[in-house]
Amino acid sequence: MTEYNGIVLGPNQYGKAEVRVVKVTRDTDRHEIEDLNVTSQLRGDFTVAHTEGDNSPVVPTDTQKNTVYAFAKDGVGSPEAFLLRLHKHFTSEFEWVTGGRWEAEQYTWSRINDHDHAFVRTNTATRTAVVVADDGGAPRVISGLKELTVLKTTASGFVGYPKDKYTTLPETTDRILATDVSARWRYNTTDVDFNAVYASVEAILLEKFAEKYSYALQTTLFEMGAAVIAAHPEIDEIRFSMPNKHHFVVDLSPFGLENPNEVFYAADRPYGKIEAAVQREGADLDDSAWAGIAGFC
Ligand SMILES: O=c1[nH]c(=O)c2[nH]c(=O)[nH]c2[nH]1
Repeated sequence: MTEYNGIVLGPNQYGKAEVRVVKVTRDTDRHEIEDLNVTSQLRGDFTVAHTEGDNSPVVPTDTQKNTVYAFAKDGVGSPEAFLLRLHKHFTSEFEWVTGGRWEAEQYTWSRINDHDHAFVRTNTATRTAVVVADDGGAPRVISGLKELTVLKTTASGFVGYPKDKYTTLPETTDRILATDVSARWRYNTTDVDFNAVYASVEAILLEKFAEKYSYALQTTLFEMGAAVIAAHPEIDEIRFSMPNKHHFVVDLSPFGLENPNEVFYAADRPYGKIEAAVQREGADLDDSAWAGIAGFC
């Protein structure tokens, strides 16, 4: 093989991305559906595969995909529990696999008129989950959601900002506030009823968005995050990325019409991009589990 003097392999991981798996539980006539997109990547000592052409440590990505399908046979339960199961399997089955990164999205299906086996893809948030482990250490879990599209028609304003010669934005105490919430929260334990906490976090985010007057999307973001941290001792940090989806009042005066915040132009771009983490003071906020999660600061 080629000699690579003074050049070494850095961090690496590999596996099968976006394994689309749908599990139907059909023990009774009332079927259940779990619909996921799973990525499995292994970490450990794979040096010889990169430097020697020796595949002896390389658990094929095809095998990782098959494992996802085989495990789905037992049911998914929650995306977090499913990923933790994959972590446990790969790190115990192959001694040189000392960690990895497992990721899932879960799509929401609701029953059509409470039907036993007909479903509609509901347009609420997509659920996300990531499990990360390194060097034989304990797995860490980051859960989340994306595309939770919310809007309020008033009780939102934006005033008091600095003005310079480029400022044209008028101050307002009555505007539309609209965003697609992307949020990820990190658990400080794996001993969690993941489905129950997910439902609670989503409900808190919606309630806080609706409840309070918004001085800026930044204020609303912080209130949403603080409420999650306050309600859930098992969560030390929640990160957000939210577009401020501007709605501009259309000038109807050329048509002799008034427009007191009734008719809007919904711009799709540019949009404000507001990102922040809300953290429990004094908590151990190990950052490494967040690596690879795109789109958050
Ligand atoms: O909620 C807002 N935050 C901003 O930072 C901002 N900037 C802006 O032009 N409009 C808004 N609205």
